[in-house]
Amino acid sequence: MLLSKYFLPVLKELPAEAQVISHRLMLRSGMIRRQASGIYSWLPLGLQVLQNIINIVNHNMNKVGSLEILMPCIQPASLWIASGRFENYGKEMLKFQDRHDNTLLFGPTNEDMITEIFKNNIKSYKDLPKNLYHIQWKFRDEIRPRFGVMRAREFLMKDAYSFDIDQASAVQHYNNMYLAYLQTFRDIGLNVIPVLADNGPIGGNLSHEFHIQTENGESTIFYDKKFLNLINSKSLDIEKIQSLYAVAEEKHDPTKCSLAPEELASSKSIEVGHIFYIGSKYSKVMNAVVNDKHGNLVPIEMSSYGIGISRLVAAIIEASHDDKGIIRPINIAPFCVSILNLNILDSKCNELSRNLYAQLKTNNITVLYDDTEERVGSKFATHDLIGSPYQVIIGPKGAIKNIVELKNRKTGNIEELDIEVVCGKII
Ligand SMILES: Nc1ncnc2c1ncn2[C@@H]1O[C@H](COS(=O)(=O)NC(=O)[C@@H](N)CS)[C@@H](O)[C@H]1O
Repeated sequence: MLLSKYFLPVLKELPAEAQVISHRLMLRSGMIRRQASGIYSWLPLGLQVLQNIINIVNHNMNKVGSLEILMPCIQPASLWIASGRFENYGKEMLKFQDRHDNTLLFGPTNEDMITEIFKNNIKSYKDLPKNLYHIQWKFRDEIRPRFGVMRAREFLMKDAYSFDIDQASAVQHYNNMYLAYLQTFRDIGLNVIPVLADNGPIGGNLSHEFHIQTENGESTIFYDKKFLNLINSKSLDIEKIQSLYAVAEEKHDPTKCSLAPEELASSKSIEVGHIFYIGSKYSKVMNAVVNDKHGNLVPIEMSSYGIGISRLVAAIIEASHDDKGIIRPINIAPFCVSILNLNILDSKCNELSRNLYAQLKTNNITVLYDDTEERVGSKFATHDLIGSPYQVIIGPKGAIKNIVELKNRKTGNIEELDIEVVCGKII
């Protein structure tokens, strides 16, 4: 992408309304713009990160056998009346009337809808297990939206739903998804800590939240210090992981925690995913039953699994930034490489920049070529801010000797290289 043809409205000054670093950096780097309280537009740089996260989530959902569907944002109130949640979901639900005075709502979640889809289309245990997911915008009228897209009112969620014939297979399914979540966050480049949590209004009696540790997190988690090397080990042993103490704040009871003070860690954190074993809460009340192998009608066993896709964009920045800006994990970076042509009036700089740009694109490396007439200092600031994992800096002095600088954004390490070897260093 040529920066002269892109849309990257970088801000020089600090946006006043932003209280946390991820919100500040997402505004300054031209990733999002606020349209109303808790409601944002995603500009090209931000949307590309969202898409890269979606690609990783899709890959891992499909790998664990979850099939993608797409349910609507707008839901009929009748569904939520049938599940008994319409009245008690609370003020977070945005309800409205259509022109025929039907009551509709902007879906905050989809258990009721997916249960109806299942109920109307699957009748036999032979069709189980099933796992369906979608990635769709949700609306929750948060009383205090804050921290940019971290706690928004309109936000993007991946929500998956599994269906099994009995509790034993449902818990096995739940554990498969638990592992798929650990792998998903690892592919994104995040170390998450899964903690036992409350099911809350979703329902059920088993639930884990997936947290990343950051000083700006709204949550607090408590866990056994042994957890950290376990969770970062190559092979993920679910029994061992789930046997260690790791709980969300509402579940932490110091009187019941058997860990010695020096064994217990706690930290501020951000919840980026939440999974729930629900059981038959929805299938019973909505009569979603199947014939079991004895020909009896049984309510199916369900679980639901959420990932905050848009929240993740901010959470990753909270976990990976420095005083110059964002440090992108390579798997979700909108551009792997930024080419900084320091003098667009110098023919040698232009020649090397254009050739490298073409070579990187031929090798399917995402690249942003800064071909603007911005001053050198401004180019350095912009590309440190947007956080491409690599910068190739091409200045007149080096260019006449075919020498350029390759900078690693994460380490800050800069090495002088012949232009011929740069592409090989990045692939
Ligand atoms: N207001 C919000 N803004 C941004 N992300 C949010 C917001 N509320 C929740 N999320 C994200 O969405 C994830 C799932 O939300 S949830 O309420 O925990 N779970 C559900 O709604 C279930 N239906 C999962 S299928 C959360 O872990 C969090 O990462």
